Amino acid sequence: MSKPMSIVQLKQQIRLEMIQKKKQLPNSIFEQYNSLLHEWLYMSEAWKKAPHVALYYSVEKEVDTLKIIKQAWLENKPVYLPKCNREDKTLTFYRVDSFEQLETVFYGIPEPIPEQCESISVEELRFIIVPGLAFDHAGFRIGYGAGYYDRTLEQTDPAACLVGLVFPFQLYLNRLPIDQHDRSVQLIYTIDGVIQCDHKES
Ligand SMILES: Nc1nc2c(c(=O)[nH]1)N(C=O)[C@@H](CNc1ccc(C(=O)N[C@@H](CCC(=O)O)C(=O)O)cc1)CN2
Ligand SMILES: Nc1ncnc2c1ncn2[C@@H]1O[C@H](COP(=O)(O)OP(=O)(O)OP(=O)(O)O)[C@@H](O)[C@H]1O
Repeated sequence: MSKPMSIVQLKQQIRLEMIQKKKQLPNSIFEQYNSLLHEWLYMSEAWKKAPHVALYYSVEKEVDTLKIIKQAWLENKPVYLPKCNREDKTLTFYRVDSFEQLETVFYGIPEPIPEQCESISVEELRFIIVPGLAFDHAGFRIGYGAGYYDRTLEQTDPAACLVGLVFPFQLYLNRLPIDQHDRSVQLIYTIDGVIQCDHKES
């Protein structure tokens, strides 16, 4: 009999599966999914109430956040984007008012230029869109596996609203394997609506 997979192995398997599925998503469907997700987001109470938005600069076939950034600017909501601190795998968020305040240093992800932006502490963030390759109905997620967001979410205020945006195949029907350090999101936006995640431990 084969040995049961460890959580690390299971997470890695789900990661690879999701990366593959994302790559295979045709552009036309990608655009349709993004439009639906954006509509649900802007219509939601959580978005309307958010005093600002902390998110990430989407690359490749991630749910498009560039349009969300522009929408926030239109609505005069301050936008905060992360810069990776590679030494300790943490994130620092900076207020960004223009794409000209970004530079691509590593990972191919545009990041705020610290000299041109003001930073904000994670404790002050109130509405955070968290990236993920897969989410389950309880709001748990799997990211790229470096722990950047796990470490960040550990420091957020309990009153902060954490949300995820998913394409249909990224919503995992079973419970995802979780570690002690994993923190769940409260809301998941899908192409069909918003899922209110239950936080009951089971
Ligand atoms: N658009 C976007 N921005 C984001 C994230 C994300 O998921 N999406 N992140 C979500 O956390 C953070 C970046 N996370 C990353 C996690 C792992 C690797 C990574 O493994 N990179 C190399 C390894 C090289 C190295 O470690 O130096 C690789 O691809 O092999 C890169 C970025 C912050 N910004
Ligand atoms: N709060 C933390 N303190 C110390 N190490 C952590 C913390 N959170 C995560 N890690 C470490 O980071 C690594 C990645 O964790 P995990 O597999 O949960 O990543 P992930 O959720 O896919 O990644 P990400 O947060 O980058 O999206 C693991 O080695 C884990 O032990």
